[in-house]
Amino acid sequence: MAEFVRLEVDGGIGTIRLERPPMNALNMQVQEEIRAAAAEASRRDDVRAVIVYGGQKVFAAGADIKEMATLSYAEMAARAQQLSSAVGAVAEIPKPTVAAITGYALGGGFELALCCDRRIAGDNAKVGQPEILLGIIPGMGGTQRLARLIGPSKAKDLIYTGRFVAADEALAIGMVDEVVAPDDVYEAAKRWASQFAEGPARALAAAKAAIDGGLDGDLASGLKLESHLFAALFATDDQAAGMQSFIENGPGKAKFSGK
Ligand SMILES: CCCCCCCCCCCCC[C@H](O)CC(=O)SCCNC(=O)CCNC(=O)[C@H](O)C(C)(C)COP(=O)(O)OP(=O)(O)OC[C@H]1O[C@@H](n2cnc3c(N)ncnc32)[C@H](O)[C@@H]1OP(=O)(O)O
Repeated sequence: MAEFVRLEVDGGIGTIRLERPPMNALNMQVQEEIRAAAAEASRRDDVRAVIVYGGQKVFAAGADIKEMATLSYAEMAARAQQLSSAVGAVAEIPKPTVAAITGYALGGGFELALCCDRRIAGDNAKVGQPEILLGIIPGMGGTQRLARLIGPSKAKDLIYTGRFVAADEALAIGMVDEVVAPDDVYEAAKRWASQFAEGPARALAAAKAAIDGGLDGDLASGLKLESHLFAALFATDDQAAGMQSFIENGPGKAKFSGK
């Protein structure tokens, strides 16, 4: 039974809810529970979009520094290849995902948010990768995902300095996609996610796979991946239903089964 992370499902939306007061520090147990919740969200057909949420006060203040301080080089090196895989499981969810950021999203906390397709923050949120202030660097994918999101120059500024970024600057440089009143963060995430709750699940998964899968290759391989995924959708019920609905009823009237 998970102690700090649960998946709450309602109306086609799965919320991965972190609750480890006071700052949702991501110790090893929390990281493993995130991995399990992400796997469940991926598996369940009644989950068509996912919100990652830390509650009204804080998203997550990073990996648990008190736990990390006890670890030796040997222990950390033995797990080096797995460090980013727990939060990375969120990036592997084949459904639209959104981080609902309240308060702080720092270090591993922002690295968790980087694993989502979208980031919505309260206007009092503060985000960043302050690992350098601890004598380390981001170790849950932040050096890779942040540089791909905002460009290597801005990523270097934030990772070299470890500075916290206020919501307005985070929006301006692309760390977050939307800024709302703190009390509206979760509702804004639900508004975004609910667009997909009755969408063509197989096509949404294909779109995510094509975009994410094409990011690191050359154009030719990305186009090949896209073509493969595009063609495969012509074996789905939703493609038949979507096109038949257009012919019979005009645009935007299709009802999708997700199959
Ligand atoms: C067996 C082998 C296992 C090997 C594998 C192990 C895997 C683990 C590592 C995986 C890789 C991690 C990679 C990641 O990139 C690294 C990080 O995330 S490093 C952490 C980055 N985050 C930070 O540096 C933020 C630290 N916190 C702060 O700066 C401040 O707390 C704050 C968030 C600005 C809030 O400040 P305040 O409002 O003043 O509140 P307090 O500071 O008093 O905090 C309240 C309370 O919470 C505790 N706390 C806060 N953040 C953390 C944290 N990250 N870890 C642990 N505890 C935290 C703080 O100590 C206070 O506790 P209290 O004093 O009340 O007991």
